[in-house]
Amino acid sequence: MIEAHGLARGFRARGKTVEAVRGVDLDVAAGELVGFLGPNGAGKTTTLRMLTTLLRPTAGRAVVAGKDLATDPVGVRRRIGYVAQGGGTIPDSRVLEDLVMQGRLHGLGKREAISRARSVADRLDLADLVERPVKSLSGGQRRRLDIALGLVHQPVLVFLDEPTAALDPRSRANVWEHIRALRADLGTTVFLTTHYLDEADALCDRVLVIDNGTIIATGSPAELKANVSGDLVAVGVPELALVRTAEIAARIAGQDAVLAEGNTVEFRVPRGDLALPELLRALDAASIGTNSLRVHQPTLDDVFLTLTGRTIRDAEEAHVAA
Ligand SMILES: Nc1ncnc2c1ncn2[C@@H]1O[C@H](COP(=O)(O)OP(=O)(O)OP(=O)(O)O)[C@@H](O)[C@H]1O
Repeated sequence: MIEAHGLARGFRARGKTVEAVRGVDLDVAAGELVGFLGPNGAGKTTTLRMLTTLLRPTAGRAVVAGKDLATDPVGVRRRIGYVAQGGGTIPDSRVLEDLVMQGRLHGLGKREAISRARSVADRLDLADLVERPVKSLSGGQRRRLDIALGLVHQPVLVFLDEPTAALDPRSRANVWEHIRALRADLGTTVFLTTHYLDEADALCDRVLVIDNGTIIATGSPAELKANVSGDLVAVGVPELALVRTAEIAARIAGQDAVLAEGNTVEFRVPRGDLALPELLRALDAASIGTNSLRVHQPTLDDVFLTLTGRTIRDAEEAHVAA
């Protein structure tokens, strides 16, 4: 559904060139729900704007929804939906009016546009709000309208740029439900950008992690977490038993570093739940009693930290300061 090779884009700003995207390869299959995860300024929106024909790549090529980006941008536009950050609704119009107008912009006849508008409003839980002025909608309702606007022409592939930015947790969960339903009911391929780790984790089949304009990892959230970080096991023991415990832990953890400090020994293993029985048996055999035992399963932030040496939040703060 998306096949991109070496997509790149630079911008001239204040006499300098910013390489926003530096050679991105993408391969998204039909029906996938893929998340493009990275800190602010990583190059997510720029990539999305290239894939949706709004921005010309400086280098690279892509086939999107079966059409070549460079030679058939109109063909690409017909087949895709794009929901930008901030959305494209007109505040003084009414919800239905807005949806109908969008359908008309896509070349639908009046009756067809009204029928599609009603059906997409229904799908996004906006049926009771169709006569409301857009400006009276809450943040979550407004985001659902933005998504509905991107779906009126029934695209096979929809791009969502930060679909839940600035929403409260309940509205975010609600938007997630609608995105899941899109794929489940209609088979729509969804490609979304996010800098929310929990969003990528909860929603996406596959995550592409982007930093500084380059994709640094790809896989399902579970694969990324298992391959990159592993589980962190922390065992609390009497201080006198610390060295012995660290030796036992080193046998279980293999090559990985074991940290022994104060009353706690920490080490990483691919699966904490599988390592625990072995650890407990070995400690028991050495007559070492445990005071506490904790297994921390990695988050996508641990993945980002392992790959880049900084958290997503640190990367965003550095970007703002630059
Ligand atoms: N029109 C432009 N002119 C100059 N620089 C730009 C332009 N658009 C983007 N950039 C720069 O390119 C880099 C990537 O920006 P982009 O908006 O793609 O990041 P992003 O990952 O989408 O961030 P966010 O999460 O904040 O939307 C940033 O350093 C940004 O400042």
